[in-house]
Amino acid sequence: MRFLKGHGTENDFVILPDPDGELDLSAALIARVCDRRAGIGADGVLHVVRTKTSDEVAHLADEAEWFMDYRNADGSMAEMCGNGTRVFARYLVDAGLAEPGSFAIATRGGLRGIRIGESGDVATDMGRPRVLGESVASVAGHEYPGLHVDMGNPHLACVIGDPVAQLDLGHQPGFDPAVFPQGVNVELLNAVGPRRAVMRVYERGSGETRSCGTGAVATAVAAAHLAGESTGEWTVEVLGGTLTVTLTEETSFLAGPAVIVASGELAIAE
Ligand SMILES: N[C@@H](CCC[C@H](N)C(=O)O)C(=O)O
Repeated sequence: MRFLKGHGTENDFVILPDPDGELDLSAALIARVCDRRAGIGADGVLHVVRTKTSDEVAHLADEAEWFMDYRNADGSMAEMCGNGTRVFARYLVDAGLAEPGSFAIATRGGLRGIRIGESGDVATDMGRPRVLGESVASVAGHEYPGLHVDMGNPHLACVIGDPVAQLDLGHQPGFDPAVFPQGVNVELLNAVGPRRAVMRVYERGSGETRSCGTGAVATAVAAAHLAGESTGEWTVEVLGGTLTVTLTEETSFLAGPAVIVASGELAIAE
């Protein structure tokens, strides 16, 4: 099985090209591939499939040739992955499967528009964040109120008002399962300046990661909410680098680096 490895602000992915959707990717196989000692190691897998070959998204085939079938490191499926869309697009362009410029890709969360050059940063139109209310995350005995933000996938973005560097994110933060029956990605953020936030994230299905694109947009939404704003450009610092989030009245954009770093043949099989 051919694979590539890429990352966006160190949110890292194994890319599995499978244009005709022939691979049988069980949760166990994905978990082994993502294992950082016994596998390649990654926060998730970007399974690259032609949209028309997948029953889940075939209805989007007229608008997007390629489907990002995203899997978390534990093998679970997710609706969306913001950094994943950017790395996925970089792979498509580098491989000659898409032209630089603008195009859409299909995700379980719907279509996402990409803007990409021959090289350099990649931007994704992430759609309009939906603020669905408030809830509480608990981390190491502390309770943090936050905003429930739907980015296609679920987020709980908590402004903690303290530096995030000292937080212990070694374990799944507590959350209300009645609000998040499918689990949730938890962002803990500190607003450190005008339209600037530092974020750490515990991702559903992957644990703490060094970046999360959907989480960065949720972070900007929560920081903007605190500042009494709803639009503007936000800088979100994550452990793996810096992302730019633009909130408009209609939608949101995520921009930052996305690179392919390796390719090879995977010996792991079911
Ligand atoms: N890292 C991603 C989000 C991946 C999916 C998430 N763990 C979930 O289960 O919803 C991003 O960049 O958005």
